[in-house]
Amino acid sequence: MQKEAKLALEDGTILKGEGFGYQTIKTGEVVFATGMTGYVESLTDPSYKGQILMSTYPLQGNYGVSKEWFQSNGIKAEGYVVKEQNPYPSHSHSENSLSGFLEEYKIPGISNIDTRSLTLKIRKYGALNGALSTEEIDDEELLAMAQNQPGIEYIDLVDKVSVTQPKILGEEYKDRAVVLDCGIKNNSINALLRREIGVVLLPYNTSPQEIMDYEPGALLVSSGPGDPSRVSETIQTVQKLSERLPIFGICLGQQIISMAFGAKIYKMKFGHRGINQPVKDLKSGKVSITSQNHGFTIDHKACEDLPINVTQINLNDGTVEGIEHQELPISSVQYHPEAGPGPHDTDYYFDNFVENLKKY
Ligand SMILES: NC(=O)CC[C@H](N)C(=O)O
Repeated sequence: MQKEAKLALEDGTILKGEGFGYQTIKTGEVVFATGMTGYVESLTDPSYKGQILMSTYPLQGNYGVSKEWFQSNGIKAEGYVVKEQNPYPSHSHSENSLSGFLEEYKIPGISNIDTRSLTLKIRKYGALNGALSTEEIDDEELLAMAQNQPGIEYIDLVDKVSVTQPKILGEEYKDRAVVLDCGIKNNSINALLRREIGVVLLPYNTSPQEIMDYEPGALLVSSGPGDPSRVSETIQTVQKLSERLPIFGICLGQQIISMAFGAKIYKMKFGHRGINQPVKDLKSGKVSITSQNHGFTIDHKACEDLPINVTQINLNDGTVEGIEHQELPISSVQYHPEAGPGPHDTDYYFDNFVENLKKY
């Protein structure tokens, strides 16, 4: 028999369900993702640090858990909310159940939640802070935890997921990129290694000089959690290196790069999280289906007098999905070309990166 679990939301809602995973209490911004699959990749994506993830698709856990699908060294989301979790997974590579996986990384899960109605609430009122408990706790106490936590824009999260020491991968390759690690996903690193590009993974706050000391052919600013305004050092580093290296960015990386050129960022009502977000490239007219996970975005209107052009937009809501510098070899995307989870339509982004790196 499962133990009762509760999810309290800052607006006063308390939802009761069944606990799975680890017995503990965690707080975070409650966000929804629409992917039918990909829970291992999403839960281990460092961009979910500080957030309680909820799946809109009602049944998760069917194919279990394999380390092959991890995007970092463990679960980074603060909790997981589902309608139903399958305790009896079936997959030839599976090493664990969803519940066992959450237990291993000390993360609480709650099932039997009407995730579709909670999604409608979030779509109406915006992402809400929440507290998830798989322990015994009074409703009032849990509610106070949901209400007393600061909004995600007031928390430093990148320092909790970035490497603290340089890490070199693919040393045997002659070409090398520096990646500023704000919370990179394994698939992004693998996309470069697959193209025979060595990767120097550096902490997000590495100085421009130290980056140049590695003699990279290009710089990639990674995806990562939280509000880009919290990583002003990284924004300044991009400013300082903009005329010295080709610079590419993914998701948080795009927000950081655009801020380096004066763009404004705002928090979206409930963000884009899913694996079927349509993105149109404004030059070619081509539409790609993309993997996304972000809650902040670039203010398109405020880009007009800046030295950057908007190159891609989201076809659902018209928000900015890609930018490039008007003169320098600098470009970025808001979505995840590395996929994991999601479609590989935009894998070509890494080919552009390598082409620029080799030219430099
Ligand atoms: N995946 C990401 O890099 C997310 C970027 C940023 N934390 C956001 O929510 O917008």
